[in-house]
Amino acid sequence: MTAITIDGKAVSQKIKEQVEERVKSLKEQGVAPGLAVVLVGENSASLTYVKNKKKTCEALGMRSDLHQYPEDLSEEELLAKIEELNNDPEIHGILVQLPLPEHIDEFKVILAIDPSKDVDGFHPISVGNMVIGKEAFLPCTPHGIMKLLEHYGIDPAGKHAVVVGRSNIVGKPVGQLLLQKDATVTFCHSKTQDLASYTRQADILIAAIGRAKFIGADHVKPGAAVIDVGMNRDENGKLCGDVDFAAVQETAGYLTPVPGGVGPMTIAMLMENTLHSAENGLQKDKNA
Ligand SMILES: Nc1nc(=O)c2c([nH]1)NC[C@@H]1CN(c3ccc(C(=O)N[C@@H](CCC(=O)O)C(=O)O)cc3)C=[N+]21
Repeated sequence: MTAITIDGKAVSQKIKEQVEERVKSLKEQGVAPGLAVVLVGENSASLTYVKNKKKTCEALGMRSDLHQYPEDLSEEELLAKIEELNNDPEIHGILVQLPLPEHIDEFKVILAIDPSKDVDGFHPISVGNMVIGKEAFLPCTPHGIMKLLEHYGIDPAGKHAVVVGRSNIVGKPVGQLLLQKDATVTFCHSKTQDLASYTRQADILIAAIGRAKFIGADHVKPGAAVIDVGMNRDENGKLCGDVDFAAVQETAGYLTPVPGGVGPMTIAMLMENTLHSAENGLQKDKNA
């Protein structure tokens, strides 16, 4: 049996089409959704992602401003820029591309973003609301993963979901969202002993490790849904995930490719969050 390939590109395309429609209707009501992306430093991967976000925004009729700064930008200057964007009524979403240079305190920067413009869902207010199940901007990658599962009819209820990786931007939040959908969730990480003994129990396996082709067929239960969040380069410099696709394809029931799986969903959910933010703003203006 060969796994069904989960087509993130196709699903993200559908979501983007819906966003485009809603952007049109919002513009007819006099609101043009706007995203500000802040990039500090010359990280070439970051620059690629950021340009991709800008291109997608524009394709959907949204405004996107890229604020690019040299590596030596001070923390104070960055915080001042965020304050300016917080107060800009034309900007509905603020994304500060991570990682930031070492001399800048990432947490301080995230705290400075107005939670009503936190389209990354990284602010502690957003995280808190998400965990208690209140309305919040959901972090884009975890939210994109949930949309993929939903689209393929994979219901987490009662299933064992195993998350490998515990970052604040992927592992922890995707575990929370799976829990909200009634999965039984296990978190694994670099200190987990006998990792395969856990992953082999997973009906839904989320690989967010950051090591090329780390998850092999011996980690996977036959028929499992395997979601690959990795963005690595293999020995030939080619983009690849945390899952050994060719090997796991023979065992899994569903599998996301890299590229074309979770990555495009991340961008689509960012677009949706930005649109939502603009719609929320309009609603507030109407009620004022
Ligand atoms: N504040 C912040 N928010 C983020 O959302 C954020 C961030 N910082 N820092 C870096 C990571 C990484 N990330 C990706 C988004 C899209 C693709 C993507 O579209 N990938 C394509 C391939 C892209 C390629 O070919 O290089 C795919 O998987 O098909 C990948 C990675 C967002 N991130």
